[in-house]
Order: sequence, then C-alpha cells, then structure tokens
Amino acid sequence: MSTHIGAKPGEIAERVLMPGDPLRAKWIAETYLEDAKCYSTVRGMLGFTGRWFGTEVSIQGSGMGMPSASIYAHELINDYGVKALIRVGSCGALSEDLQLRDVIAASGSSTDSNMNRMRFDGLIDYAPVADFGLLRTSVEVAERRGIAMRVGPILAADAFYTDRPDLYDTLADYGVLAVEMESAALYTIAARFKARALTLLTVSDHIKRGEQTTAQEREQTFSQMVEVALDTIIA
Ligand SMILES: O=P(O)(O)O[C@H]1O[C@H](CO)[C@@H](O)[C@H]1O
Ligand SMILES: O=c1cc[nH]c(=O)[nH]1
Repeated sequence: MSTHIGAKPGEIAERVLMPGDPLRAKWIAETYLEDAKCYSTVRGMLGFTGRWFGTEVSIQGSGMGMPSASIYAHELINDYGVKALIRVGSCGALSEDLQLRDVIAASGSSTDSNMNRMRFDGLIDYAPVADFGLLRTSVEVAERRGIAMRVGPILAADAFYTDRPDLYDTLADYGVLAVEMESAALYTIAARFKARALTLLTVSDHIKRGEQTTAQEREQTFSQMVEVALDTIIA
C-alpha cells in the first residue's frame, strides 16, 4: 500500500490510464479490459488492473485538480514503478472550431497553478510538455482508427469556475485549445521522476458557446479517447 492507493506490490501495471473520475475508471476497466480486478477503493478513488490485447494495463482515478492528481501520479511512479501514464480526461473547449466530443492530445500545458512556481522558486516559468514518443504514437493510432484528433497546447487551471473569462479569450488567441485541471502537474511529475506521460481529452463542454455533455456522458461515453489511449499505452 502507498499512502493513498491500496494495491499490493505487483498489482499495478507499468502502464496506466488516469481519468479524473473514478467511475470513468470503473467504466473503462469493465468495458475494455480482460480480467479486470479492482486493486484499490481507498477514498473511493478506484483503481483496476486487467489486460488490453494481452498487455497488462491499470486504470487509476486521480480526482479533480492538480493537488489530487499529483498525489496519484507521484505514488504510481515512486511506490509502484509505473513507467507510462496517459490521462483520459474531459475539458472545456476554448477554440471556436472545436465541437463537443472532439478528442485532443495535449502537446503542452500552460497553468495558473502555483505548484511549479514553488518548485522553481518563481525564477523559471517551466513548460510542462507531453512525452514525444507517446504523443507521436497517439497521433498514429488516431489516424489508424480514423479519429480526427486535434494536437495542441491546453491550459491546466486550478479553478473550474473562473472569475477571469477574459484570460480564456486571450489564451484562445494564442492557440490554446481547451482547459482542464491536471495536465501540467502530470507532465511535471512524470519529467521529475523519469516516467512518460500524455494527456488525452474529450471536449465535454464549450466555454464560449455554453454547450455541455451530461455527467453520465462524461463517465461512460468518451470511447474514442479511451481507445486511442489504450492502443497507445501498449504500443
Ligand atoms: O473529467 P476529468 O478527467 O475529471 O477532467 C476534468 O473534469 C474535472 C472538472 O469537471 C476536472 O478534473 C477536469 O480536469
Ligand atoms: O476543467 C474543466 C473540464 C471540463 N470543462 C471545463 O470547463 N473545465
């Protein structure tokens, strides 16, 4: 057991998908994995291990926001030897030309979080980026599956409800595709501890147009993203 994950040594695969929502983790495990077994229910943050085309893969919920996701990424890598992590999340689109359910691969992640300012004493604006190998593989997988995945930068925000929507407009002007709440921390922690990480997202809502998917859809229907992630993590 680590502090926040109840798995025994060897129960978590070296390849992990990380949705924020633990019930999306359950849905992914039950829908896609062969012989899926739940290894942790600590704090309701469910984790499962099974096989995808014969290769062991784990699915671990990470919660909402960078403090929570950082805990799971840190413990998966340092306590369980995880080598590759793909976040499979929902996001709000900032770019006008994105539609609900579009899939995004986040090449880089800007953030308003203070976590990296603390890490670098406020002296460096560290640029959290995806592992290039995972990113390239995900693009190839999406092409093979006929999924029109967008690749580009996103924002990892501390707050879901912002008082500064004007900043979202500015970020969109600079090519930032969407906002979510974990990717910058995931990329930073993976870099620090020599693991590989990628964030794949499905557009669950459009910030400018006010369009939304339901909670049930966010939990159980983002299958294109999950299939790209599973094929990528075993490649
Ligand atoms: O759907 P998940 O993976 O939780 O991701 C997004 O959804 C949550 C907010 O609704 C945040 O965690 C955000 O990053
Ligand atoms: O973090 C998130 C996730 C989905 N939609 C948003 O607006 N923000």
